[in-house]
Amino acid sequence: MGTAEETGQHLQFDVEDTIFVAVGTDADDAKATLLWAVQNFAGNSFCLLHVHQLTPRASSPKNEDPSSHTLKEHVANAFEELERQKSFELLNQYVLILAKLGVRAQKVLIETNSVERGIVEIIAQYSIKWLVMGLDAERYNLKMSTGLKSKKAFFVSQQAPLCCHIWFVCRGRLIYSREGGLGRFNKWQLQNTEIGINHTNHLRPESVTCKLDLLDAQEQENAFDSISTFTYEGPVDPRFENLGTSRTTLLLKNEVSGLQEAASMNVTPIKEFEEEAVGAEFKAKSLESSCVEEVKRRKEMEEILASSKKEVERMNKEHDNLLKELHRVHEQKSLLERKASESRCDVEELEKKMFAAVDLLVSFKEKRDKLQIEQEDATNELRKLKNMVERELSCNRRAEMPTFSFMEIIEATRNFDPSWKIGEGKHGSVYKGILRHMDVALKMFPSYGSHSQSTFQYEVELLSRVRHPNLVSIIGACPESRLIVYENMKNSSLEDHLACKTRPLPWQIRIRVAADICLALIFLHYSEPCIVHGDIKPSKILLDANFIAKLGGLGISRLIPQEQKAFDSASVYSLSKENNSYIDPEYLETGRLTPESDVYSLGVTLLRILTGRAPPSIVNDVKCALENDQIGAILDSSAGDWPHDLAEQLALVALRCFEKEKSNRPDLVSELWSVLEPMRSIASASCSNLKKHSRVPAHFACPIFQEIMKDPLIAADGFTYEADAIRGWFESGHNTSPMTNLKVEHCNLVPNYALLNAIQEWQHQL
Ligand SMILES: Nc1ncnc2c1ncn2[C@@H]1O[C@H](COP(=O)(O)OP(=O)(O)OP(=O)(O)O)[C@@H](O)[C@H]1O
Repeated sequence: MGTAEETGQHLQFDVEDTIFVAVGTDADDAKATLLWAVQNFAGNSFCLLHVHQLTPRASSPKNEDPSSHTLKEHVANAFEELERQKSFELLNQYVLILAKLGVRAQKVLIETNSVERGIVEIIAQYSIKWLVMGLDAERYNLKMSTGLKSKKAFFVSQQAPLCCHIWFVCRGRLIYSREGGLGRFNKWQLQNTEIGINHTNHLRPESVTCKLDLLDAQEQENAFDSISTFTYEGPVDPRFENLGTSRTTLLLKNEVSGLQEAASMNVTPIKEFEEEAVGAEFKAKSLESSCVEEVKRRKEMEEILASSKKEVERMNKEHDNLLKELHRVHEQKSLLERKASESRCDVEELEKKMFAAVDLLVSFKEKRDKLQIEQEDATNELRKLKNMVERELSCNRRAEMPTFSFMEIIEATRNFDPSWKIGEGKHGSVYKGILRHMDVALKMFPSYGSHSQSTFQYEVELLSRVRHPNLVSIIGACPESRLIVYENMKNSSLEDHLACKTRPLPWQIRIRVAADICLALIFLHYSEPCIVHGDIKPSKILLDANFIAKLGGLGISRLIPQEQKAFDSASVYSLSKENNSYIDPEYLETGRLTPESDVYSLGVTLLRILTGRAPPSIVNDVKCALENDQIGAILDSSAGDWPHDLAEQLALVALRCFEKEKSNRPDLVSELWSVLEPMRSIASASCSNLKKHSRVPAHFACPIFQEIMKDPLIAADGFTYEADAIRGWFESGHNTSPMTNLKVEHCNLVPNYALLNAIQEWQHQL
């Protein structure tokens, strides 16, 4: 920093009494600050302090060889010098102006990089006690400003030695004052609220006039002109208030001239006192008005503050409410989101269920359609069967069932010759006999019980009307001896063959027997009403002279009195476990007989036909064999060489007959017959071995007449019948198969020349 001393300046007066005024280069600010200082500290020595701020440069030090300076540095130095000159001249002008006002002033010019630091350092260096510092007018709103906004001023107020009292002035108004340690001026109490400072006697503006009288009139005029060039807009002494700059100057002029006059007239001290009193009164009034003004302003400010406070409180409340609302909205949002995701899950679940339901519905519809078709077919079939039965009944009524006298029975059986006994059932013995030139079998039923002769006869008549090629026919009855006359089945029962009481049956005949029994059951189950046999087992399957299988024992239960049935049940179920094995367990449990019960019994019979083994272990044996692919090991070898595939297929369908769930058991027509029918053809084709076991090949006999055919015709059901028999069947109104009871597509008949040739060839060989 270049100090006053360094620049050749020396302070000529005592620092204790010198008011330092720091002025900048802005003329307006400087003038306002000087006027303030002169007004408030008149009579004191002044020292104008100007800090010239050097432009910061990265260039080399000053004492460096000028020849090495670049052109830029030269130019910068030249401008720097120019600025310095300007500052110096400005400072001189300020001093000159003060001098014209009669104010003694010196000047100090300091060069440094920082204005504020320069001021602080000069204060410290000279132990300056009093400093007036001008502030940048643009930063301060004169009505409102109370603190320091200038960085420089703030720095000086903070860093200047405490011994210095500093007044910070802007546009002639005191913005802030920092009291010094010695406090010579501290005792000056604030009276002028506008400038915030009191005046001592020797500091009054009047004192200025004392100095002014040292100047001649012209100089005074010049000085006033100089002052009049001040564009002072800040507050002034109350006497100058509201007068404007030019009027202030005028008043000042008048006052000075007044004082001059007073001096020249040698006015008495009393007059001076009066004037002072008037001045004081004037001052008091002005202070009072200022005070009122200030109170008013303060009230306004308080009102503004209060309303602002209210506004802030209102806004805070609003803010709190909004926060609460926001919180509520957030909660609602998350709740809605949760509900939305739950709804999405529900929707997905429902969609899945809906699709599943639709699939189910479609499958149900398909099943329903299928069932409807089946129902329609069955209804048609039943209608035809009904018609057929009715026609049969009417025929039979015309030709009533023959009844035989006991004498005839005795004669037919040669008085029940034991050698003519062909079987023994739990209800009685079976004898063969010749009755009215017919080869018959006679079975006697228990005579005790509730059935009267007429009831017995009626029941037998009903049973005799159920006729089918694969049902043992009832020829007549002897009600007085409770005896039924059946056609005689010359080749005994299937049981006898399987139990090897007679010669074993080849597999071909066994397959035919199975197919025949299946046909008999189809006929019974599709009758109207449905007839359930309820006792299917090998002892009830009888073989005629052509090894055609016929189901016997139909309706026996209707002929057995209840008491006897109870006795039989107890004895049979407890004693004959083997026979029980043919009965549907559900029937045994509930006593309710259903068509599926017959299917169960047929299944056991089929396994028996395949293996020859006795139930009940037969079921597990076959299952194990199938699982181990060892079906051949359990087949009845006495039947010859079973075709493996055929045996396996029959075993599989037979095992399905034991399904606990009845609906899972195979359907007689669509499942059992559809398996057995092709097997029957295979067996018929493989009949070369069959000749050994039958005198007449079974397929040579008409299924209706049971005689060797002379004119074999093939019907639409695939069976071959004797021409007269089948024509008679259709002519009597039937449009169903005599073998299956199912509707035939047409009644056309085709001659079976191949069979006719075979029969003729066979007959020729005999
Ligand atoms: N019409 C028939 N022609 C030839 N033999 C027959 C005839 N009816 C029955 N038999 C023979 O008589 C036996 C006994 O038959 P029946 O029907 O009386 O008793 P079951 O069937 O053995 O047993 P259940 O006492 O359970 O009825 C048969 O196994 C069969 O050998």
